[in-house]
Amino acid sequence: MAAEPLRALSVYAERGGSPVLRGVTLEAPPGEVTVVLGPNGAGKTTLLQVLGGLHRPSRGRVLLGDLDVHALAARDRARLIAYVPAVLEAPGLGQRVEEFVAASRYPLHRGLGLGPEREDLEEAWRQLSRVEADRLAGRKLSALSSGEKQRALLAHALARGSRVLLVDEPTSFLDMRGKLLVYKLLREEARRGRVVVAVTHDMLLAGLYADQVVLLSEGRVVAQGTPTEVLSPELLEKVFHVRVELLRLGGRVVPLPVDTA
Ligand SMILES: Nc1ncnc2c1ncn2[C@@H]1O[C@H](COP(=O)(O)OP(=O)(O)OP(=O)(O)O)[C@@H](O)[C@H]1O
Repeated sequence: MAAEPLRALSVYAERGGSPVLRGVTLEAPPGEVTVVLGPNGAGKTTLLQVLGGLHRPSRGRVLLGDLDVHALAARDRARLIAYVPAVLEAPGLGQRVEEFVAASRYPLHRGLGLGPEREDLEEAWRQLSRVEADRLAGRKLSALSSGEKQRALLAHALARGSRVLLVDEPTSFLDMRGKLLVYKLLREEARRGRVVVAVTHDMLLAGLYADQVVLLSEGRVVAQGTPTEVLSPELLEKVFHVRVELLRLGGRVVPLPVDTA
């Protein structure tokens, strides 16, 4: 897998005519889990969509190596980048779980509209097993709980095996084991040479699993670096308006919110 970073260069973006991203520059290298951390409304989802080529910036560029992500044809982009939305929405809810997961592989080798091939289904089962959701095979997506849908969504993205994996709040509906499992999988994927960017407002998970943290507030990057560099109580209190204490765990810093500031 070519080791090329995903970069945002002075990106500005709007939603409904209002500015949301105000000059974001960041680099997500392959091999690392980059966590974009910020409070509600900071612009995290918008940034992830801009990084994935799904929302066009009003200014600035997004480059994967030297490829301009927004200049790629949709299918080429889908081969390179898997994007996991925060919530699974229609269409697709009538599908069975393994068909949905297998369908993620269609951009790799053919057009949409055909049924899955055996190798696609095998990969689907493999990824469902990694997210501890094997027992969901055969069930309709529409009949799953929120956490089960979230596991299916991640398996869907993993099944593509793309160079870039972008995940939006991948653990918001998961129990604690699920949260830890998902971030461990993201780390595994990064170590295989992928670019992994996860968006979250959960400072604890950022402390436990990020290799790099991009702290986003009101559409601007206020800090970017290792968790030790970025996750300081002062900075977190300023951005999240909660009081934070740092737990030191096996060489990592884990911020614990202890009260409102
Ligand atoms: N379709 C839209 N039309 C108008 N404004 C929007 C739209 N989508 C998002 N916004 C606004 O853009 C801003 C950034 O939203 P975004 O979803 O990127 O933030 P976020 O950091 O992901 O938030 P959260 O943690 O709550 O999911 C918010 O103020 C939001 O209200």
